[in-house]
Amino acid sequence: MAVFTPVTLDDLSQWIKQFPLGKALALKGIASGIENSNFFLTTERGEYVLTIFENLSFEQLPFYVQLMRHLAERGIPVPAPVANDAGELVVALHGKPAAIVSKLDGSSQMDPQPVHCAEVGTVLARMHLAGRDFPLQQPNLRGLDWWIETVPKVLAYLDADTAALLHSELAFQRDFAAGTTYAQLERGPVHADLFRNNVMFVGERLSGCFDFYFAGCDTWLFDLAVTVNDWCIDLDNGRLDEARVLALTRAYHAVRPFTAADQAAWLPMLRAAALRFWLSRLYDYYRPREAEMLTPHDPTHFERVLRERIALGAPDLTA
Ligand SMILES: Nc1ncnc2c1ncn2[C@@H]1O[C@H](COP(=O)(O)OP(=O)(O)OP(=O)(O)O)[C@@H](O)[C@H]1O
Ligand SMILES: N[C@@H](CCO)C(=O)O
Repeated sequence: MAVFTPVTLDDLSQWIKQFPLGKALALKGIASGIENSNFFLTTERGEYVLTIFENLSFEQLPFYVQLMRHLAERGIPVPAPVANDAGELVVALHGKPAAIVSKLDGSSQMDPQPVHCAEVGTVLARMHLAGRDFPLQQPNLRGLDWWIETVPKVLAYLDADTAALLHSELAFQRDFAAGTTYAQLERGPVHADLFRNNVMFVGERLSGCFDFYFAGCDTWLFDLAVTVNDWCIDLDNGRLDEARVLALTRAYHAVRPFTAADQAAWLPMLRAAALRFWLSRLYDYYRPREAEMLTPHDPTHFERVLRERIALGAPDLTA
């Protein structure tokens, strides 16, 4: 169950009048999702998704919804937010921030093949290029500063060997981020959570990317590493599948060619992406928020991914 704030059609009958969408005809809560309350909304103008933000404030939301609008206007397949008559994209509903966005066609591809990974690589590179002239700035709120702040909060729950790995990886990432290779990486707005469950496919065609609520400004290569660490990994052992890695990275490279710095930073960034999700999952597992209603994701998966990368390295980016 993932509707934290119940809404009825009746509640919407007046509220919807501020949008150019006609009358609300049907509303259906969406069961998946752990961050927000989501509904499929049918209006006289078509199909939309209504989201009520449970954890993000009015001040935090412009970056995400404006980024979605910016990308949608440039032809990237992402949900397009609908503005109300006052031009606002985020409007209060039951006292919480809410937004209406276009509904994407398709469904998630949870068993991706190289053909799907190539689609993801192409769209991710197009998204990075399309974000270059996005004017708003917000750091990746799950980046290095958050890791430094969060590692001490989870260490006490871990055995000595696991705590040592977390410590040493954080030290490695701090050093790497302070170095010249890292400084040369291109950066801009990135999705930062482009997992299988945040992408829609119609057959073998990618029809949309959604869930931009971990987006922020970071290196493009970190975003690619987050994506590869989910799309190109065997979930039972954490190993990279070479055919999928090649399909995704070659397709990305064809749109946004890799630099020498990207090649030098690839393994550290794959490790950084594994650390980021290992740490957030540890945090959610050991320090659950009060409102959390669903079972947290398994942290040990990304610990395995990190150990694999440290032990085995990574395939060459332009092989
Ligand atoms: N624009 C959209 N078009 C079509 N379906 C959507 C759209 N946005 C969300 N959904 C559907 O709603 C579900 C939940 O959305 P989403 O993943 O954004 O929620 P969330 O609460 O942020 O969850 P989580 O952080 O766990 O991924 C998705 O799995 C998808 O099926
Ligand atoms: N993709 C994240 C969940 C937050 O969207 C994870 O798998 O831990």
